[in-house]
Amino acid sequence: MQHSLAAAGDMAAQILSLPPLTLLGYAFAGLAASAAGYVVVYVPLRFLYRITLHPLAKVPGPRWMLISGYVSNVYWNATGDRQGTSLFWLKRWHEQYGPMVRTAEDVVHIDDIDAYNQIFKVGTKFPKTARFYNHPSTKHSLLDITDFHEAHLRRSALAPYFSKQAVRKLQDLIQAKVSRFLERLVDSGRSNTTVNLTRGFRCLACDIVTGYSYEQCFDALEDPDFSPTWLLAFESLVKSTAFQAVFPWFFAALGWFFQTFMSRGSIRAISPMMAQMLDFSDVCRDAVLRQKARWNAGETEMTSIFQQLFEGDEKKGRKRATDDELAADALLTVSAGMDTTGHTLTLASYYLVKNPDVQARLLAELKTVMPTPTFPVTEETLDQLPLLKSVQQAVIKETLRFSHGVPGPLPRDVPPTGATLSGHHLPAGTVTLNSHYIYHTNASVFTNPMKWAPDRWLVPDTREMDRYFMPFSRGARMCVGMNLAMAELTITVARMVRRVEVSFAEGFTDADMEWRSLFVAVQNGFLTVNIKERED
Ligand code: HEM
Repeated sequence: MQHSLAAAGDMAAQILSLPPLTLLGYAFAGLAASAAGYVVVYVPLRFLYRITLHPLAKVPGPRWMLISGYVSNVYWNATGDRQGTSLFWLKRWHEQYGPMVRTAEDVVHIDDIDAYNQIFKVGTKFPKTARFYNHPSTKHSLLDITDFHEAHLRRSALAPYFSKQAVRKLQDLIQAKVSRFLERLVDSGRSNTTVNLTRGFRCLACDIVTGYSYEQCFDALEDPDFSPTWLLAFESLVKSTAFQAVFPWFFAALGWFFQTFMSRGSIRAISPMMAQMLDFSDVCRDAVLRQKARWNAGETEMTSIFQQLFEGDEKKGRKRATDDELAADALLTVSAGMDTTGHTLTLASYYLVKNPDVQARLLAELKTVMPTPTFPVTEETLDQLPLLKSVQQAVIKETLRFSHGVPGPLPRDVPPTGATLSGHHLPAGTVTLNSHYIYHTNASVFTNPMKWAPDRWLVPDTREMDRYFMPFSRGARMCVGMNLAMAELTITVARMVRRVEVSFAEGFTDADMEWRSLFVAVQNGFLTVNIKERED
């Protein structure tokens, strides 16, 4: 032992006595040999293992995706024109390979409604995948929580404020914001100005959710072009999500560096968009912390969806939320509620203009409950339109099927017991992906699935389609804001169709409405329109 230690010491001394340039040469040669060894020996052997002895070896799929997670993901979904298009490839791969497709060493994508229901049922054992959800921009928020118990505690504190009854109590706020939005549209008609409806709807959804969540409406609807700077920052941030999903550590490190070492002024000089996004996060944070201070001062009459989180609940084992958690949930509710609802309203308007026959039938139906264009209709009245005949309800359902607010894929981990899905045994830790887009466009359930056709819902039996219809997801982690979203969609579509005529602006093309999946659906362009007020 002593002998070999002495020999190693001699060798180290000999190496250190070499001239520095020779040492550097050896170091480079060593690195190059390791890199070559990695590419020529390790990667091929690993690939061979992945397609032969790996527990998922029998799951079919394009084998080139298994060469390297980074190369396939970057090439596949994060760069160039392919960014956000993996869903469309996946649809083709399912046609080729069947209900389960292996897309990476430990990742499978599923197109099997029974498997979906097993993964997304209430009481599921499949948690959210931490490496996908632990994202710098949603850190500390509900969306980020992967532990079931912790998520349940947080959700149960928020959920009462989003129940159907709670949202009904909120109708005055929704109606007031929709009225303001329609006034802006009518004004644009009078002054012959083109409107960016995509952004208009985002502003509307933002004002409703901020007005409700923390009593501080952001007054986005007052921006002359529906383009407040933070909204533009938001749009840029969303576009970077594909890249962020592949290099989360890079964005986490960048965010930490910016926040820790740089003043907001310096960040603004390097990236005005990032500074605006941080400003916006601060506004959300300030709003919720101001409410918390009022609550702590005994002002318990206020309305805040965060009330239960201000206090904690010893009986349930829920701790008082930290300021970071409150700020993160404040930002989450705006971001989750703005883009998804805005996108659905945009597509509803687009398809109604493209399908004047459906719009005429909808208008006729609305006239039965809204005798004048400004008649104050309620959500209750609209919900009571006869289900089998209601064009309004069919339009909203079909647009939700087709708008894919969150198209997928949504990742969930196989629990420690392993699982058998679609005839394959999946070991613990396998990441399962499911995409609403794939279910919503299943050709054996939805005839002519790529056609927007509200009439498909006006048949006596919609049970099979309903089984495949999950715009708000299902189970323990389904959308918290579903009732709020449905109220916004129902009231806005009805009042807008009754009040104004919409036509496409010059320069608008169908290509503007094509979309890619960057967690939320992001369209290539904007819906720009001209407005005319209806006379009767
Ligand atoms: C048409 C509109 C909307 C659609 C299609 C939609 C869809 C969804 C979907 C599919 C999820 C699950 C995401 C996942 O598992 O990763 C989700 C989650 C969520 N949604 Fe919505 N959403 C909409 C509107 C809203 C609104 C208005 C709010 C308002 C607060 C909201 C708040 C949330 C929150 C907080 C979550 C996270 C729930 C959790 O992680 O447990 N959403 N939404």
